[in-house]
Amino acid sequence: MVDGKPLHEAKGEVKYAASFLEWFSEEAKRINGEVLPNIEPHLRRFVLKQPVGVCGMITPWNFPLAMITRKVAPALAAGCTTVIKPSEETPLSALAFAQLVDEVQVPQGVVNVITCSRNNAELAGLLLCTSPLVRNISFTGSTKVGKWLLEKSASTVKKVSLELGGNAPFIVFDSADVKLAADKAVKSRFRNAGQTCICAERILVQENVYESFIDEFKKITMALRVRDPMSSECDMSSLINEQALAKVEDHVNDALLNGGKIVCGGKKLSSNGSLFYEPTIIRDCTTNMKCIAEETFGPVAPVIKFKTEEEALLLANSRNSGLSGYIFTNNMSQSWRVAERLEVGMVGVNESVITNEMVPFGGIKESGLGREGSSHGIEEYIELKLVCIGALENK
Ligand SMILES: NC(=O)c1ccc[n+]([C@@H]2O[C@H](COP(=O)([O-])OP(=O)(O)OC[C@H]3O[C@@H](n4cnc5c(N)ncnc54)[C@H](O)[C@@H]3O)[C@@H](O)[C@H]2O)c1
Ligand SMILES: O=CCCC(=O)O
Repeated sequence: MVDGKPLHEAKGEVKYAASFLEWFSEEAKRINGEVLPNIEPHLRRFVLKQPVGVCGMITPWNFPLAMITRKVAPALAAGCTTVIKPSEETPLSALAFAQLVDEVQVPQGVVNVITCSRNNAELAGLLLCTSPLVRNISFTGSTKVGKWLLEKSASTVKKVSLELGGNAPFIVFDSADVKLAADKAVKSRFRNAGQTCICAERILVQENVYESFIDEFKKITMALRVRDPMSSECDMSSLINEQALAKVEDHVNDALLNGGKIVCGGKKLSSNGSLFYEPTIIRDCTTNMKCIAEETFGPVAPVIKFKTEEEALLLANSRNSGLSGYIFTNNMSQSWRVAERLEVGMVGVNESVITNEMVPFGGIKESGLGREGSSHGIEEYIELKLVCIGALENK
């Protein structure tokens, strides 16, 4: 038995990664400048869109290819060059990408990859942030490291894009289709063994559907096949490393000490390999628990009961993070009201699989700065320049 992402999810990620290259190669044709209205006869004003320059890119292990192409593709489309520092956990995906870049004859020096150990990551980050040659830092990873990079980039006043941690609320209202909500909760929470930044991290359920939702959620969760990632029958596999496993165990133990009750799972799967943890649901959770207050980033779904819409919004918006949020309701007014009031960058209504290359991906509050993907993703790599032409003769 090996550890790793399920093979079918990894293949899906390769397609996802390629979709950014295709999308931004098309967007490159639409980087239009502007001609401003002519209000003074002797003057003309234009806005040029120019590449920012060299871009430093630091990426995580959970989507080791797609998080690279979501940055590199718009940067190249805008005319920038790139230096990529991939995660020490997954350098080979970055090197495979570099090999493909060579094969398609991207000019030497346009896409560069530097690998290093975790011990040297800080030094690599510091060099990228403080070098006056680098004009943009684009980071995807934890909020703690993102804040550090933002601070270091201040010395050279760089453009900084940050895609940081989330703690997504997944809200099930009384009017929801409970079976649909449970199915989407499983798809979101246990994707990549819970190691996805937009995973449902906190499941908030209104009191009248609390028991029926938990029954459905348990049924679908228990049917997940936790197997060897190379098997075509694998729905969920392992965590990334020992620290990730220790964090999951700590969050589960803390929830149980504070009154949470295990619905299913709750243990390391020793027979399956060292980094496997059972898909776990914990009910009767409260806001003082670590699994609610922090991003667990593992296969643990804490469920909280709420009474009113106002209470759900207070709970959902109580964290400093604001990446994604999900609402399950059949009340159209409620879906608009809550979508507008959720403090996040992305909302799914009766849906939890919300991303592709066409959508603006990103968070608010401490979940980040800027957007990736979509027609907006290219803006991080472009500078606007005003050109004003004077002394024109009007005959
Ligand atoms: N918002 C998003 O788009 C998004 C996407 C994926 C992951 N994430 C977040 O990423 C986190 C998981 O990824 P991770 O564990 O790889 O995050 P991490 O912050 O530990 O590491 C991310 C990258 O930063 C590097 N790094 C670590 N310390 C550094 C330093 N001091 N200077 C420069 N580089 C440094 C690492 O080597 C790695 O390449 C989660 O919090 C998750 O929510 C966010
Ligand atoms: O973990 C972050 C990426 C997830 C996604 O793009 O759907």
